[in-house]
Amino acid sequence: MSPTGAAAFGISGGIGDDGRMQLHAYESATQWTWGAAIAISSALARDLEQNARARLLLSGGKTPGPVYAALSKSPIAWDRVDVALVDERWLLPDDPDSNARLLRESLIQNKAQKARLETITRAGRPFDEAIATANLHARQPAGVVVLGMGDDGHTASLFPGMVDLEGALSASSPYVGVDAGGSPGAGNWQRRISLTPAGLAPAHTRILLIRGEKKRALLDRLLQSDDATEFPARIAFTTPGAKLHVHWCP
Ligand SMILES: O=C(O)[C@H](O)[C@@H](O)[C@H](O)[C@H](O)COP(=O)(O)O
Repeated sequence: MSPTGAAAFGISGGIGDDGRMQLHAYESATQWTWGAAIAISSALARDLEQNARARLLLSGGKTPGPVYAALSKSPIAWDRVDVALVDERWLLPDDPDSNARLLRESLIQNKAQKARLETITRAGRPFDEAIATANLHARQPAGVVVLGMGDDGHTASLFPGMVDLEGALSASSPYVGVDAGGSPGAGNWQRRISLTPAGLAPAHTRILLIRGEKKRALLDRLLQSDDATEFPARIAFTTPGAKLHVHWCP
């Protein structure tokens, strides 16, 4: 089923389709979970019909876990899927707060155990090398990218007010190392590695997973301007390329 098929799950309209963005609004968390999981697996299945391998980039945070768990049950050729991260905190991949650990525990289960999970950090790997490795892997651009959005309007590890945000937004490399010190949204994890708009641009499928009235109102606010230095999550729809599909539920 395509994302538009989410209607079958009770899509409730809203901002709709402005050319750069389409909103899929569900009535319940269960519908949202399965609607988003089906949208991701359909995009991967289409990729796998045309290519030997498919590449999927996923975000961390508290929101997407149930979607990843549902996606892990999808009957696609997971042995031909490379799963990598939109961003990572400067933590080892088995740290409970790392995004790699989230993916291992939510997605790399059930049928998706056969997928190849690529981590950015590794024991003994220095920061610069971790960035270089992420950029090396990104030579194979991702077809499907799943983004999140923080309450402060960040996406990936691009935080409002962080040091050299403009440098990260205009970088020509797919990944950059960032210092998010001073941005409350970054929590305890200041050093991070993040996807950039250049890394997002090649994807043919762009998905944003958000929940709650607060984020819906923030999304409305984001759509009023293109200034990504104010709200970096605007890169999700201002970066030239694929239309953004926002999957939302209360
Ligand atoms: O490492 C991270 O923090 C994430 O990849 C991040 O970009 C996430 O997508 C947003 O912070 C939304 O997080 P919540 O879902 O917890 O609001």
